[in-house]
Amino acid sequence: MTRLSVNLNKIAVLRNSRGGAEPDMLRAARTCLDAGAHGLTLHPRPDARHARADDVIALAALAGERGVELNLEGNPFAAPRPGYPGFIALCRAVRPAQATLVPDDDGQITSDHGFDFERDRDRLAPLVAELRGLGCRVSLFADAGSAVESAADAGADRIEIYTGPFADAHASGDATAALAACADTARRARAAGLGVNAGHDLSQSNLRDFLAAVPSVEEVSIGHALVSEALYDGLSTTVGRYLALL
Ligand SMILES: CC(=O)[C@@H](O)[C@H](O)COP(=O)(O)O
Ligand SMILES: NCC(=O)COP(=O)(O)O
Repeated sequence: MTRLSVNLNKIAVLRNSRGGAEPDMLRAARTCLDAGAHGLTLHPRPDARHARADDVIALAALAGERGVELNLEGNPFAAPRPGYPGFIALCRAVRPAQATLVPDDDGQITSDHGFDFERDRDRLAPLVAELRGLGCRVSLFADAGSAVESAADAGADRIEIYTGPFADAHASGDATAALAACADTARRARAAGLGVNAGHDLSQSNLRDFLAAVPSVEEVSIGHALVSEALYDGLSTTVGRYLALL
């Protein structure tokens, strides 16, 4: 069965836009878990524009209380700075069940590519070993078609297929080639002994088609679309509640 890990970055974006405490990321996390979500994901970025280091600590505590997995995502090579101790330091502090390494550049609006495993394997290997030593399962963000065999050589447990290009192709009406590339990458990853996760821009409109073509995905992490869809689903109830107050 594919497990759903809800990415809470977008709740933090909304909260940070006013500088206060609402919407409360932990309340949103509890709501997701009460609804049956299997895990929680957070992707703190060095500029702290959404999830901050204190959010990581708080969410890890909640995940521990609720007995669910925290999937912490980030770039292990990004330099620490005030307010951001670095991805590996955060993993040392909270020991997430899963650490997903993502090669984001500074200032990137969102994740838009996976690792070049042939180039990055040797510098990833010691980090993967350290994270596994902390008890984390380690997943590496991977483009469909990339050299995932080298991700296995770096010691990773899983890859996360970057599904942004698939989502774009799906939205434009023909995802055949993108799906074939994802399915082939998943097959090669499994043959190399890796588990397969997937994420980025997955949504209610494309998830079924993705999982039908790429079976046995162990986990999908979904945030942007899920939070957007939750707004649509919740708005009429909420407007009704305000009208009842008038
Ligand atoms: C690795 C990945 O695809 C997600 O973590 C996604 O990048 C979410 O990050 P943002 O919420 O910052 O867009
Ligand atoms: N790893 C992908 C993730 O956590 C969520 O990505 P998105 O759904 O916000 O695009």
